[in-house]
Amino acid sequence: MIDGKVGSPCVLEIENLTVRRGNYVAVEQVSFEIFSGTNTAIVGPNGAGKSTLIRAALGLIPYESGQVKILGRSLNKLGKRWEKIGYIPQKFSFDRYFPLTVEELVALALPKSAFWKSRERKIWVQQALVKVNLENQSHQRIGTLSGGELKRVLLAYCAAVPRKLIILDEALSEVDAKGEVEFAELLNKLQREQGFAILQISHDLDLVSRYCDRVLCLNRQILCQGSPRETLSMENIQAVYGSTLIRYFHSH
Ligand SMILES: Nc1ncnc2c1ncn2[C@@H]1O[C@H](COP(=O)(O)OP(=O)(O)OP(=O)(O)O)[C@@H](O)[C@H]1O
Repeated sequence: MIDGKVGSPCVLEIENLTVRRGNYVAVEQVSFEIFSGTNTAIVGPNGAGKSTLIRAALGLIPYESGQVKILGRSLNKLGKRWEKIGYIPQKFSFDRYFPLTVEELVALALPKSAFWKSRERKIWVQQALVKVNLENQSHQRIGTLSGGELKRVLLAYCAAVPRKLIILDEALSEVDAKGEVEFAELLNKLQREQGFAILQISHDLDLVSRYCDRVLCLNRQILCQGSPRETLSMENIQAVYGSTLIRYFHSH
């Protein structure tokens, strides 16, 4: 155990993970653990291997060596426990004219055995949309939503069923500053209500300081990790991002 909430179960365990993209080693010998109820950010410059790391952790791309365990099991033995994991990708691309409504998308998260037209199913979906302040847009086509609204629909999809871990890959790219704060508040509120762990990639160090309890600074390898106060020092930021970001910090 590296750190985390004393006594809380480990929901994700990564040990010595190395991931290659083509000939390039994008992630090298990375180890960390995520504990129930914690909110961890992965920060690092463009190309640092952040998305590669979480895609490999989710089994979406292969890894070269190391070990990944989710809820104490290796990925190929997770079975129905995959339903306990939520994922919001960096980009959610689809044909804007695809005739799928907000409530139909969220309903896809529900157990397959439940009957779509059933009253319970409708109520369940509506409750999930209330949680993200989108209850009045349930019949709207997803292609007509703003970037921020779409991210909130994906959050409703994740929170519609009980999860142990929600992984977000730059969920707030393409969202304006107001939408970012609104989303961070909603995510935080849902976490307090439902107790899931969060692992999120973020470029917003201010939001990371405000909402996360742990930070992993990644640039192919983990350069440092700990609380935001410990990790987001000028010295560490300079080591992780280089001097450009330091100039930005000094001018704000
Ligand atoms: N499919 C691929 N084929 C070859 N190289 C890839 C592929 N995907 C990613 N890479 C390379 O792997 C490295 C890590 O990319 P990755 O997308 O994981 O970084 P990131 O930290 O998430 O960056 P960003 O902050 O820009 O999203 C980069 O150098 C990238 O060019």
